[in-house]
Amino acid sequence: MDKIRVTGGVPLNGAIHISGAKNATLPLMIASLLTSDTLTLKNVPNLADVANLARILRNHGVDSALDGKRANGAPQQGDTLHLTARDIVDTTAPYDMVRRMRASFWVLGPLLARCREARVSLPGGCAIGTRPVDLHLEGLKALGAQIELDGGYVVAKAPGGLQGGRVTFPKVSVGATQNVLMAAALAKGEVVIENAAMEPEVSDVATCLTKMGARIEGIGSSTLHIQGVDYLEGAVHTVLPDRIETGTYAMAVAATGGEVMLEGARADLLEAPIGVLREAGVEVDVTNSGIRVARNGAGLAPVDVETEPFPGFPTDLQAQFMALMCKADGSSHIRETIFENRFMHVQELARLGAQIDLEGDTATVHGVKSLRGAEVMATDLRASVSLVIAGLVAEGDTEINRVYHLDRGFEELERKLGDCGAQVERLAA
Ligand SMILES: CC(=O)N[C@H]1[C@@H](OP(=O)(O)OP(=O)(O)OC[C@H]2O[C@@H](n3ccc(=O)[nH]c3=O)[C@H](O)[C@@H]2O)O[C@H](CO)[C@@H](O)[C@@H]1O
Ligand SMILES: C=C(OP(=O)(O)O)C(=O)O
Repeated sequence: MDKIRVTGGVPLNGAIHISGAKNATLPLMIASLLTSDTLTLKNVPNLADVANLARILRNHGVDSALDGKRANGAPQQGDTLHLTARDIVDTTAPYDMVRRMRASFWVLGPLLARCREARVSLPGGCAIGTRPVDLHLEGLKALGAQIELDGGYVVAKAPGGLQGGRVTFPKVSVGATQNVLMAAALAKGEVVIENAAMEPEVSDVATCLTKMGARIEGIGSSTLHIQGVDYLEGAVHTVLPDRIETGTYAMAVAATGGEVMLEGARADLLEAPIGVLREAGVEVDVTNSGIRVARNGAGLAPVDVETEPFPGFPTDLQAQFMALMCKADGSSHIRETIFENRFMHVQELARLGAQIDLEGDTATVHGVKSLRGAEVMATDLRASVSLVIAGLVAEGDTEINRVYHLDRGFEELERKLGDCGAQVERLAA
């Protein structure tokens, strides 16, 4: 298995182009199941999750074709992906495919809407909590689906097609909102989703669905009204920039010092993290071309943070922020309210000399003068990149094992950081 070696102590200076968002690309790819026409997605990142989902969709009958230099083997940012599900040839999503990635479970709603049946394995994804799927299932049941669990599979049927209905989520769920929204686009009648997730990736999917002919009102709000239509058409849609990648590099620059332009980043997707970085004493300027992040000489103030659904501080930036706070001048409290087991990076950061006390859902991070490089293990996607950030500020070498987690969600991480002067090297197994 590949490792990444980070040699710390170098400030970051330069520019980083922000890729298309993984967590929008995946459901957008799945939306291709809803039409027999071609759905064209632009600004698609080159990630293991994207390749893996293309394989899963192929199994259902979705042809995918990649435009651009990468189609000829050379890497290029922002590929164009054409997805065509002329006929659905298989309505089963098998365990061996779905276990690798949480988002692949979102095929359930679209398959059910188009084929009136689906058999989808219970999902995998980052091991950050129990991550049940009850909200997805209850939502689809409210649209008339009959659902059973059989040998680790969700078996869903809607012999007369999905119907209108009201779905009131007891808790905000990004995935359940996307799953039910895609299914609702082809239901008979009106579907109302209350307490919908307002994450920008949900709005991106809703916007793409409207381009395909769906009738959706309330995009960006917590109540979505969907008038089901008989069929959806193809469309061309550009994936929005990755706010988690943006926040990650912003925190890396804040940690190492220096000045980096995050090209193509959108500040409106990151108001809470930008506010927190400014409170910590980091310069963040929003320009027409992106976000400029700088810290030159100033210390880092400790800031308390609580993760929340959008527009609050995202759980997907919690680990990276913790790595940053390890270098703050004082103690900060970080409370994780979304996932019950998303602190696995704590013990790995401790190997580098971080001082973090964990009690229940709150970590108290005591800033230290310096971190020292060590061998560490990536435990999940965002935890892995928090170790990269810590490695960038640590003295000496940090070797990160199990980098396949990083490859799921960060496009060309070594090159992007390397272009800004960081010493980050992949060691092939
Ligand atoms: C591929 C993708 O987009 N992944 C993101 C998505 O994951 P995902 O969509 O899986 O996360 P959810 O928003 O569904 O999870 C939020 C909370 O709801 C709970 N829950 C969820 C569904 C359900 O049926 N029952 C239930 O109890 C979860 O365990 C969690 O405690 O949103 C998370 C929260 O912003 C992010 O961390 C993930 O990066
Ligand atoms: C948790 C994440 O991914 P997944 O939901 O696919 O596990 C993530 O993107 O941070």
